[in-house]
Amino acid sequence: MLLVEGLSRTFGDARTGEVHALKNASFELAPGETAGLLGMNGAGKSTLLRILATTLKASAGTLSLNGLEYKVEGDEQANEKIRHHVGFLSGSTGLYKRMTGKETLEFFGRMCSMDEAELQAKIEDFVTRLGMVDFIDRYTDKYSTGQKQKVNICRALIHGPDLLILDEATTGLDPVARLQVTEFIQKMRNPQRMMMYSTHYFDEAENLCDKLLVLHQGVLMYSGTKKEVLEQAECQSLSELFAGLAKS
Ligand SMILES: Nc1ncnc2c1ncn2[C@@H]1O[C@H](COP(=O)(O)OP(=O)(O)OP(=O)(O)O)[C@@H](O)[C@H]1O
Repeated sequence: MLLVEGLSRTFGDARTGEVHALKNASFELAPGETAGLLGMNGAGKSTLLRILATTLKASAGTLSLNGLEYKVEGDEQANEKIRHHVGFLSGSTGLYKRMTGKETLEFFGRMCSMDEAELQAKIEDFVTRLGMVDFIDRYTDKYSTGQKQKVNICRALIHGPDLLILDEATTGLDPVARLQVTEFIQKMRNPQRMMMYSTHYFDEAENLCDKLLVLHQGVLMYSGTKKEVLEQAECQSLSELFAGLAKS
């Protein structure tokens, strides 16, 4: 279970003084659930996801993942424990150029102290499922955007995290790669795993996610199933909902 209560984050800004990127966000995610995080540019999606991944400190609030408490004030040991159960992929995740895709996955699996036989079996399974046979043994600096993203997703999943956080995982992919990646993510669902999936593509949010979280100007405006969100917003479609937000 992921419990988020009153999470906020304020950044100092030289020009405006302060940016309230996230304001008092609260929500829950049950085991097996996938939540789609929607919001316009600058809405606060990455800020929320980075806090969940413990790579960014919150200014206030609490979160717990399967009973493990996140310490806002920065208790590294406590946050490190959570990190072991989280997989995080952001749009800007980089790869080591002088490693092959396979070496990259081996490196991260070994960092998580995975059993070697289990690691190799998992890599083989991922390579087959995501169609990576042709490039997995090449250096990653020769990869296309789609090839890089496939390795990045596998890297986030290699240790079998309870919470998988995907921040714009399919941005920049061609339609075929996008479909392959979303189908793979769908298959990676299991009754224990929770997923947070931020995207600008409504079709992905609708097809992959059990519930939606709509952030606007740092505020979690709507949350629930798509039907519930549309009812709360009194809209017929997500396009209509966002057209309304864009005007506010
Ligand atoms: N390190 C920072 N310093 C100052 N302001 C920041 C910082 N990081 C984010 N912000 C601001 O916080 C707000 C939320 O940014 P965030 O990146 O979370 O939005 P987002 O919803 O992920 O946007 P996008 O869809 O464009 O990726 C924005 O106004 C952004 O400029």
